[in-house]
Amino acid sequence: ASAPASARYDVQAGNPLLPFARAAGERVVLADKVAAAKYGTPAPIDDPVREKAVLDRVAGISLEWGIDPEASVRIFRDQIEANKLVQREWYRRWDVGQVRPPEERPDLAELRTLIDQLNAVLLAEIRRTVDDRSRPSCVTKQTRAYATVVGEQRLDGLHSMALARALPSLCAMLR
Ligand SMILES: C=C(O[C@@H]1C=C(C(=O)O)C=C[C@H]1O)C(=O)O
Repeated sequence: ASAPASARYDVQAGNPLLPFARAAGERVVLADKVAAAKYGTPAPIDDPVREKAVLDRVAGISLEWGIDPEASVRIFRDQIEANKLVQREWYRRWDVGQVRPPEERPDLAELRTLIDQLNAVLLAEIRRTVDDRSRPSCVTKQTRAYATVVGEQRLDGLHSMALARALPSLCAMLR
């Protein structure tokens, strides 16, 4: 089976970190809906049980694949922190009445299914980019990927800040 045309294009365009950055961008955007799903319910922004399940899976699959589980877990911790940063900012805006809370409450379980799908993409990209991420040139590639995704996904201040929080751990020399 060949990769989808878009994936092949990304690699040929010379930035191997772009697919990871795109999925990370989608993940911080999903945090808006996660916040809406939890706001006004007993579900906390921080859910250590769910986080542990995500990180345990990441570590287990990394071991199976023969890639450094600690590196994978560190990268995923940053995805989680980035997500919570977005959730906290929505809570703040809704609490102070800066914006009206959403009338529809999305289903958290469905959102977690979507997050799991993005997690799978992110982990596959971590494996695919092992060599790229260990080089000093990773930093430039990561910065370019960041700028590309901010543009492509038209990320606002909140989400571009969150994406910035999500990406640094990708490069070995920034960890
Ligand atoms: C996204 C959620 O909120 C938080 C962020 C998580 C993540 O980014 O994977 C996991 C658990 C929560 O601490 C969630 O509860 O699913």
